[in-house]
Amino acid sequence: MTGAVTAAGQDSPDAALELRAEGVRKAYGATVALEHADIALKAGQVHALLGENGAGKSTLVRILTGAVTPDAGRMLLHGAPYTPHSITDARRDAVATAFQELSLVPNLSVAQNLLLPRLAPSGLGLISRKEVIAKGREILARHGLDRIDPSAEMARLPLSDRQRIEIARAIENAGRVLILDEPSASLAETDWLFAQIEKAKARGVAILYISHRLAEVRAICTVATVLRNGRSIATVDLDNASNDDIFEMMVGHRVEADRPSARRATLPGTPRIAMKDVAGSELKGVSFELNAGEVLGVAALEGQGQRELFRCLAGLERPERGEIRIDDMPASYHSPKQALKFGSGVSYLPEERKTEGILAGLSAATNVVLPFLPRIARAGLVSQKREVASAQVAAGAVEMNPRYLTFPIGDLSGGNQQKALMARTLASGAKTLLLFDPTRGVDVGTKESIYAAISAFAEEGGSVLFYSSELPEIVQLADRCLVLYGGRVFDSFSGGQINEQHLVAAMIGHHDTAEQEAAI
Ligand SMILES: Nc1ncnc2c1ncn2[C@@H]1O[C@H](COP(=O)(O)OP(=O)(O)OP(=O)(O)O)[C@@H](O)[C@H]1O
Repeated sequence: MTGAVTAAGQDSPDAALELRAEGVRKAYGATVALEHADIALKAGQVHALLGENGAGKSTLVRILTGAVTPDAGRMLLHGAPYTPHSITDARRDAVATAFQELSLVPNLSVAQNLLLPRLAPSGLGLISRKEVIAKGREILARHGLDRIDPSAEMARLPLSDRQRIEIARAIENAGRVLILDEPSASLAETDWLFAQIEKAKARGVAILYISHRLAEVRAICTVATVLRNGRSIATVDLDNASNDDIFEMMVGHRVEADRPSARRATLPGTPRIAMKDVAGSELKGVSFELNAGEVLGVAALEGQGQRELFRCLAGLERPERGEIRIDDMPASYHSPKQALKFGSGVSYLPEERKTEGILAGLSAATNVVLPFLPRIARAGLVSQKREVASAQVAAGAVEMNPRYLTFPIGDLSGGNQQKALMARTLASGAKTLLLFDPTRGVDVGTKESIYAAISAFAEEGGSVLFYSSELPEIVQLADRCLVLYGGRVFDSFSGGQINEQHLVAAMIGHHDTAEQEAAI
C-alpha cells in the first residue's frame, strides 16, 4: 500500500495549484481538533477529504473558509498568503463553502438566501423584492433548479432542496475554490450534485469534497487526503488505493470484512405497527405491518412520502385518512414524547438532528439519557456521575467515544452528534424504533457497529422501521423492504430479493419485468 501513499496533488511548483494549507493546527481548550493538517487543492480537480467522525475534517473546512482562525500553520491561495478572517473574506477571494450544517436563513426567501452572501441583509432593502426574486430565479435556472419557487420561504422547503440551495449558493461564489462538506447527506441521488460539480470542474474550480460514502468519492474524486486524529496521514491517488487501504489509513489498523447480513424470522403475534390506507399531503394510501423482531427498510427517491410516513408515526403529523395502530391500539399520541410512552413504546430518530434532535445547550450525556431520565433518577434527582455512567452504556452500543459525553453536544462533530442521538433512540426502552436515515454523516467503521446494534435490538424482539438514503444500508440491514413511489407502496421485497437492482428499478416506478417473466 505504501506505494499508493504518494504526494498526489502536492507536487512542487504547479501553476494549477489553487489552495494549499500547511501544518495547520487548531485546539478548542483541551481538545485538539487539528494537530498538523496539510492539503493542496488543484484547479479543475475534485479532491476528497476522508476521516472518521471527529478526525478534524469540518474544522479544516472552517479554517479554509475563514470561519475559524488556526492556531498555527499557513495557507496560500494561488501562491499568495491567504488569511481569511471570516466567511465573507474567503468569498471575496472566491473561496466558498456548502456547510454540513446548512448556513441558510430559514425565515428569508430562497432568492434572498441565494443573494445573501453578496448582499448583506441590510442591503437587501435597497433592491426591490421583484429584482431579488428575478435574480434568484436566474441563479436557480443556472443550477437546474427551476422547479423551486424563488419566493418560497426557505424553512418550507424539504431538507434535500435546502441542501441544494446551500450548494448552488456556494457554487455561485466559488470562482476559485469550492468546498462541499457532506453535500450529499440529504440527497437520495447524486445526479444533480455531480452534474454541478462537473460544471465547476470544467471552469477550473478546485473542489474539496467531504463524504463518508466511498462509492460516491470514487465516482467524482481523483485524489483523497486522509485525516486521522487531526493529522494528514496521506494524500493518495484514488485509482491506486483500495477501500481497505483507505479504511486502514482512516482508523490506523486493518478493518474486518463486512459481516454478511442476517435475515431474521419475525415473531408471531400482534404487529407493532399496522398502517391501513394512510393518506395525507404526500402519502396517497399506504398500508403495511411491522412485526416484532423485524427490521423493515423503506427505500425511496426524495419526496415520495417517506418524511410524512415517519412524521405521522412519530405523532408529529396527523394523516388526513386511514388508520395507524400501535400494538393493536389506535395511535392516539400527538408528539414523539407521547409516542415513547404509548403501548410498548415508539422511539423516533428524526431527519434533522440540528432542529428536531439535539438540545444544543446540554451535554452529550444529558442528550443521550433524556428519554429515560425518570428511570435513572433517585428521589427525582439524577447526579452527573449517574447520568454519564448511564450514557456510557448507551454510547457503547454505537461506538461513541465516552470522552465526548461531557461536552456540550453542539461542540461535537456532526457524526458524533448523530451517534449520540442513535444511542438515545436505542436506549430509550421503546420496542419500536423509527429511524430516519440512521447513519447520516457517520463514518464507515461506526456504521457497522450501528447495523450490529440494530440487528441485536431486533433479535431481542424489537421492531425497526428505517428509511435510508443509502441503498447498501437497506440491502445489508433489512429483513423486508418497502419501496415508496408517488406516495404509495410501489413494491416490496424480502430476504434475498432485496438487492440494489430491484430497489433502484422500483424507486423509479419500474417493476423488474425480466424477473417477473422468468418467474411465470
Ligand atoms: N466549537 C468546538 N468546541 C469544542 N470542540 C470542538 C468544536 N468544534 C469541533 N470540536 C472538536 O474537534 C474535533 C474535530 O471535529 P470536526 O467537526 O472537525 O470532525 P469531523 O472530521 O468533521 O467529523 P464528522 O465526520 O463527524 O463531521 C472533535 O473532537 C470535536 O468534538
